[in-house]
Amino acid sequence: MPSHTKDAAVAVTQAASFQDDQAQAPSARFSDWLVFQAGSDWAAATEHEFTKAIGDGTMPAPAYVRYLIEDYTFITDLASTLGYLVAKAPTMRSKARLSAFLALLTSEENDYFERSFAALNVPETTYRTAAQGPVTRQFSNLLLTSSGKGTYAEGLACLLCAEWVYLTWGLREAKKPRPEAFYLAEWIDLHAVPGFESFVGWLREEMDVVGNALSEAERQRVAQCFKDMCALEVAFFDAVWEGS
Ligand SMILES: Cc1ncc(CN)c(N)n1
Repeated sequence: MPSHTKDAAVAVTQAASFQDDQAQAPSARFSDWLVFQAGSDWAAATEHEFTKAIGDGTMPAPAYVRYLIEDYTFITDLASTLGYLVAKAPTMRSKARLSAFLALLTSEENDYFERSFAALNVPETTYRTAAQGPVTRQFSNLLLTSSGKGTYAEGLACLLCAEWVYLTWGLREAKKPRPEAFYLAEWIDLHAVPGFESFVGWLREEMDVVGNALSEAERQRVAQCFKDMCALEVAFFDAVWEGS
């Protein structure tokens, strides 16, 4: 087994190509290779202080308000990204998985945001008209460009990174007793329920299949999308946590 599949989070050296990985271990997964290529940003995103404060219930309300306002604009762009991916997905099964997630994002998750804004006294005009901060703008640019103008594989890599980071911290924080504030407790549950775990499992399988069929040059482009998303997840948490 290549060493990075044992501990992708602490990888410090540049991996060889995915082809080299497969030569060493035919069962090597393209999705694991993407995590390895993201280097230290993977652990920085999944273990960010902000995510631990959600689970500990120590989240300051102003930081969470900043987060929700920015994240509402992010998930709006994520919904558009899913639209592009549904259009580009090669099979009915893939289109069905992606559109089911799009339906969840625009119903259950949208409802979560609206109830949380109400509880935190954020007026509707504020969150509906909020201008994106610089990090969220970069996120949008990457998401919409890679899924809209790029290939299915590039857009899928962005979506996989975003959802896998959230599943990773969500499952960890779900082991703690839930915080009292419903908006913290529900945000953990949304990212730790079996349905979400199954969706991220499917995204990984899809990425593995698609990645296996790519040329080495295309794999490098996909790895760059995944890595850039990972770095932006860290910058996003930093910005809302520090209020910068
Ligand atoms: C920035 C960000 N990344 C990922 C997710 C999980 N959908 C999210 N809500 N926000």
